[in-house]
This record gives sequence, structure tokens and C-alpha cells, in this order.
Amino acid sequence: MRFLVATAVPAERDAVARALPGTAREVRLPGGTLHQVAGPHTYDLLAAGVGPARAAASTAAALTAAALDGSPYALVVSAGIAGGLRPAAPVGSLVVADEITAADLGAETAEGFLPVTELGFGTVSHRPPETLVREVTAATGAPSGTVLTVSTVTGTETRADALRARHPRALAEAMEGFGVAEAAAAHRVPVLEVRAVSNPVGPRDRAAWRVGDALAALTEGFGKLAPALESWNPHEP
Ligand SMILES: O=C(O)c1cccc(C(=O)CC[C@H]2O[C@@H](n3cnc4c(=O)[nH]cnc43)[C@H](O)[C@@H]2O)c1
Repeated sequence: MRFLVATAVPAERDAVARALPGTAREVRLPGGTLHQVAGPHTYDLLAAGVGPARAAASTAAALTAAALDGSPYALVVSAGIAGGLRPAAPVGSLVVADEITAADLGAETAEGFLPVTELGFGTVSHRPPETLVREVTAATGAPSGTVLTVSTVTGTETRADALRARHPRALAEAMEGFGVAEAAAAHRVPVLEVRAVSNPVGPRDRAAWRVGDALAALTEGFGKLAPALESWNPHEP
């Protein structure tokens, strides 16, 4: 099978690469550069950019190139570091999305936030295949729940509380998953999101981010989950 793993930045891409046997070769595409690790299965690792729009554009370019090659992806994985919502997702832990939700795609009203779906268009959530989520959580021991996609990193406890109230199943927030999922959905390719927690969601304290610990957790988690991806039957829901 051929897998596309979209991270935001090269440091996250390289953390995933360290979990995979073999060396990556660079494959240049019109919309970015893949780091391709080929073996019995092929992993194309893509530093797709920060934020949902850039990530969607880069992921769509890779999906289109693979489709035109006649070698489409079986799965797209959005992977990287994230803010963890207390108390479910402590720093250094791994989380798996059973739902990928755009948390700030909508309209603010006097009565509160309205998602675009309540305005009558679009979508705000994508669901990874249930069987895959089960197998990946069993392989890693990570919890599954909603992973939110935001365009603005949460920086206050008020905002963190609002997110928790609106999304009681949320474990973490990051900035790319929904964009990656939108691109995958347009190509009818299933999506998964895995995140390693680098910081708590709440008052901004960039100095307290434990990026190194999160990247190590991402490498360890990806090493455990790769066999689950490879043995997964894409025809199961
Ligand atoms: O400074 C570094 O060495 C470094 C290494 C890897 C990644 C980064 C990033 O800053 C990546 C930005 C990325 O992180 C996600 N993220 C992490 N914490 C949060 C958060 O609390 N809220 C939203 N997003 C978060 C996000 O997906 C960004 O793309 C730096």
C-alpha cells in the first residue's frame, strides 16, 4: 500500500521518518517535495506547511500527482505536534483522532459561535475509518477522541474553556488536520490524524513547549502504529 503522511514542518516529517526502516529519497512535485521511504509499503512524507489552507493545498497536490501516476494513496495521515486539552492529553502523550473537526470555521454571533454547517453549507468534521482508529489505538495505547483544527493557537484559559464546552470529546488542537482531511475527502481517500502533545492548550507560554519530547513521542508512536496501517484492510469501514 502507499501512504501519504502530511506534517506541518520538516522537524515533524523527520520525526516520522525516524520510525520507518530505510532511507528516504526526495521526489519533487509541482506543489512540494516528498520524502519517499519505499519497502513492502511506500510512505511518502510531506512537510505540507503550517495551517489548514497551506496543508490542504500541499496535500491535494500530492494526491493529484499520485492519482495521475496511477498509484493512488490508500490512506492520508495528518501527523505532528499539538496542544493537549487538560486533563485528557498531557504533554508528551500521543492522541489519535476519531473525529477531525474545524473548531473556528463558522460565524460569531451574539448568541455564540455557529459552525458553517449551521449556516447551511460546507462541512466541519471528518471521521477516520473506525476499524483503523481501533487498530491504531490498540497498537499505541493512545486515547482516541476529537482533534480540533484551529487557525489561531489558543492563548487564554477562556478560549480553552470555550473549546472544551463546545467540543467535550476533544483531546487536542492543531492547525492542519481538517485541511489535510478536506483534500483527502476530495480524492475519496480515507484520513487519519495522530498528534503528539508538545504543550497544554491554555495561556500562551511558548517557552514551556516541550517540542523535543513531543517529536520523540511522535517517532515512538509512529513506529508502533505503522504495522497497524500496513495490516489494515482499506475496504473495512
Ligand atoms: O520549534 C521547533 O523546533 C518546532 C519543531 C516542530 C514543530 C514546530 C511547530 O511550531 C509546528 C507548528 C505546529 O504545531 C502544532 N501545534 C502545537 N501546539 C499547538 C497548539 O497549542 N495549538 C495549535 N497548534 C499547535 C500546529 O499544528 C502547528 O502547525 C516547532
